[in-house]
Amino acid sequence: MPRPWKRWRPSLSSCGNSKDGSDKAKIDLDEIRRRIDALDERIQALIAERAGLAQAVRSAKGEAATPAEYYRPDREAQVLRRVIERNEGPLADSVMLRVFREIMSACLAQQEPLRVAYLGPEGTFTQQAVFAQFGHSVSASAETGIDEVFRRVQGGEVDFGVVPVENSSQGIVTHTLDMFMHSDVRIAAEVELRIHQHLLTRARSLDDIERVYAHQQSLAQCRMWLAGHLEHAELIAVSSNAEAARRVRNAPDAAAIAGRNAAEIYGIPVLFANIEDHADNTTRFLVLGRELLPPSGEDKTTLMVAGLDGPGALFDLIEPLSKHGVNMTRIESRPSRERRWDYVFFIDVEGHVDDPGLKDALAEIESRAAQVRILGCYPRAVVGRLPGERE
Ligand SMILES: O=C(O)C(=O)C[C@]1(C(=O)O)C=C[C@@H](O)C=C1
Repeated sequence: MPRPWKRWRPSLSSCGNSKDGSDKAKIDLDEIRRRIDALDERIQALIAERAGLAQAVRSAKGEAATPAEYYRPDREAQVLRRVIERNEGPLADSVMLRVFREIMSACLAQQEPLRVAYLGPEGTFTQQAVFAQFGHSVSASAETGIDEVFRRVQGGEVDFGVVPVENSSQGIVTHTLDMFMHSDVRIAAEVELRIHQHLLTRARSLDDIERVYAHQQSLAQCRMWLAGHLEHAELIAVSSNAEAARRVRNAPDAAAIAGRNAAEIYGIPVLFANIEDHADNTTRFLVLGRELLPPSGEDKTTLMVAGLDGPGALFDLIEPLSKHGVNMTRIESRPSRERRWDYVFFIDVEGHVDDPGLKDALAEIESRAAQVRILGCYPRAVVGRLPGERE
């Protein structure tokens, strides 16, 4: 349900329109700019004051604080939720969020920027997710594979990692789930991104395009558009959309499907924008860390459960959740690869492990399964999917 937005009007009692002639319009413009300058001065002073307070928070956390203590997605989610609650326009929630996201990012990076590894190369949607979650004041490094991101987080070479986990039309990224079976990393946050696919090419028209490069997932997300517009072209799956863009940057008879930041990085014109078949095409990413976080007030918990045997296995898992009033939002099963027909379950539930209901349900599941791991308790995504948000 869209929120009833309060109408926003500037309080410019002294500023009429230009009915009285151009001199009056000029005076009004000068007056408005003076007021903008005065506001900018106050905003800048307030941002500097905020940065000072963030520095004080950092000192209070102590020299020996770990990345999970100085980067706090739970606290950031609370700050951003309040930004949305307070917003009365005229800027959209997503725009206000972006502004505050960057302020917090800059405040956090005062001493040294966070090191974040992501599934590269540069120009992927995962890089976009990094900036959506951490702002631009991070030191982001592109990795060649999902395993590499897990490895670098686990080994402490970076503070956090970002990998895709599911797409609204293509389903789960199984490789990401499987990595949790062999790693101790935790989930520190989730990011949801609306994915817009564009056709990048130096060709002047669709008729000149003989080949289309893209990641398999992007080809699948644009299947109907491609069938309708580029039926004659050969479709070639490559390791990432950024790689697709790299391949076509000097090839006027080829096109790539990728996001806008790949178009900017590789300097390729967008011939057609938003060619995804489903308008609400969304990808969810996980932020990987090494520690469990305290509650933010609106959290999700991901569990990995292994070693449930027999015909009642799934019931054994779900029954304690329902008995203790815990809402399960997703369940995925993956072959354990240890024994034939043996499965590991990945379960998302609402709430935090500190909540009494979830604590009790977990204790019961633990008594029935050979292995239960809490992969993470993390704030529900704030950036990306906003109910009632104005674009
Ligand atoms: O509240 C904190 O713990 C802070 O470090 C301050 C602050 C902020 O700028 O608001 C900065 C970084 C954290 O990720 C969360 C919040």
